[in-house]
Amino acid sequence: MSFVLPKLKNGYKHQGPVVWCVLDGYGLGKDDPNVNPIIAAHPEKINAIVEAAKQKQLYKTIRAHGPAVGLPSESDMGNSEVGHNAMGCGQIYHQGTMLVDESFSSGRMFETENWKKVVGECGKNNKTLHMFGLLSDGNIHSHMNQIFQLIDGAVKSAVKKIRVHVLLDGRDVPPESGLVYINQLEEKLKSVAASGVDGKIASGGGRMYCVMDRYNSDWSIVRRGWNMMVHGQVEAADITADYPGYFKTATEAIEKCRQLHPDKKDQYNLPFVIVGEDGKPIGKMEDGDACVNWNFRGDRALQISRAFEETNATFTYFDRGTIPKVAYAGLLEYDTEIHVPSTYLVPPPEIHNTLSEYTCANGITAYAVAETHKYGHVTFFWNGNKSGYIDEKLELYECIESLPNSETESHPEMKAVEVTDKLVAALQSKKFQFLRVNYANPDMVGHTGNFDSCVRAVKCMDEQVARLAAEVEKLKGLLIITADHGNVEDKDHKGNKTSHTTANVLFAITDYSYNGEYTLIQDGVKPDGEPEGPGLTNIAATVLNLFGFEAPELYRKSLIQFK
Ligand SMILES: O=C(O)[C@H](O)COP(=O)(O)O
Ligand SMILES: [Mn+2]
Ligand SMILES: [Mn+2]
Repeated sequence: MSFVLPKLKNGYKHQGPVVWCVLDGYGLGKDDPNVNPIIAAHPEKINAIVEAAKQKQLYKTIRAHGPAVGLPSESDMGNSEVGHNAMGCGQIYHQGTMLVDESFSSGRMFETENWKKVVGECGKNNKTLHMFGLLSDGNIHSHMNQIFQLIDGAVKSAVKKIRVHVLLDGRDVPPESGLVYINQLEEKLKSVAASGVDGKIASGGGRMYCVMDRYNSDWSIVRRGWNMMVHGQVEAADITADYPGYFKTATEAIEKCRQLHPDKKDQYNLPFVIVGEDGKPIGKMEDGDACVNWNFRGDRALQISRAFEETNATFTYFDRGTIPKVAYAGLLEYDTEIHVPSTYLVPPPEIHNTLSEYTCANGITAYAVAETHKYGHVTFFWNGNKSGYIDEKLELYECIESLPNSETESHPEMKAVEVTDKLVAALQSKKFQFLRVNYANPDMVGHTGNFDSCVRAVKCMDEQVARLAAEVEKLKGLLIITADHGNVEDKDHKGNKTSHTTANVLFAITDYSYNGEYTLIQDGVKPDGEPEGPGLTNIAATVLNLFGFEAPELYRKSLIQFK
């Protein structure tokens, strides 16, 4: 397949670098400073950019949630994975959660060799099936309905003992909703007891403290989760006279943690291990057991998958102790390039014809930068869930090391200044025609739910955008400001709003060598054959036009109209 594109017939080509700036989680919300930290922060530079773009008809609001990014319905909020997939590939794919649902409803899941090998064998050999993942219906990393269908499938496959290791959410769902999901899960486990299945919660903890690290940011999170799920151990550092770490029920553990640490909330809940009457853990993993990770999204499922699958020759991140021989499967393949995990139950979306493949094939030099928390977003997700370069000769990806998660609320500026420094240096080097950046702040700070921190994050974004715009202007370049989904624009003053939203996002072009050659399609005009109106997937074709190329047929339409 050739990725070489024809040139635009009118001969247009933007001179100077094109910078695509993603303000992660910066949605368009209410015009009310009491509920919208963006309005409260009053970001002058961003507002001025938007105003100027509107004047020139170089501004649009675009969709970043639901079917526009391959999610089942309008009520599905956007997220970084689907948003960056969409921006980076210019097409709409059925995303992981939809593929999993389709696999359940068709029954295909239970016919696969991998299901038989992992769950079927476990049932046949009378071993324990362990299951773990994010316990919520946020539908970003996982969904309760899918967990329940996995349990039903296991029962049909003659599994007689199930041990569930739960990661409390509070990030994609309300901050202290964990017990709602625990109750639902316990009801479900009770219901299968009628089929002679012994199903129990065996351990748990908050997702941001146990298991779900990403981009190698902090392996101690994975280690804590490994010890609690695999060895039935709570680490000594998490045990105090008040918090023993070992409990009779999950509810008791969570309530205890909340009482002692009201600031921690679900996402940071301390680890706990459930013990029986004899005081021993009820769900340690043993040789011959099976283990299914029910998360469908890859970023925060990769490291724990590596812990289950790799030998000591390559796995050097922590001492795993005696590793039980467990048959491990992910719900999806989490990294389609390095093929982790080796066993999975549903094939992931096969994202092809990515924007990077086109830019590289057409000789466009490219640069990507973000801090650790979002590094994989502008590389791995951007390139269709593949790690690594498309063409090392033409591309450079840089990562700025993030502060620990726990410091996001108190340091909402995070590493934004350093990210801009790198980007400015890349611009000044004049080596790159196409530069992309993700600023983590509006999203990561948005997830803390802290209104004042959110306001500071937005102010910081404004300063960085101002710096960036000044540099792009010097080079007569073009700056695109957009976002991958909403988050920071909808908060309250009690910290009760920590999740993403279904908001639309901004799309603003500032072209410092603009001579009125083009505008964006008018409001109310829908790209041909796309009745739902423009979304994140329409940007890729737009950028290819700016570089002077016709966009490929299979892409969603460009938003540019030439005069
Ligand atoms: O993983 C997370 O931090 C949240 O569940 C989703 O946030 P993201 O989609 O912005 O990464
Ligand atoms: Mn995001
Ligand atoms: Mn987020």
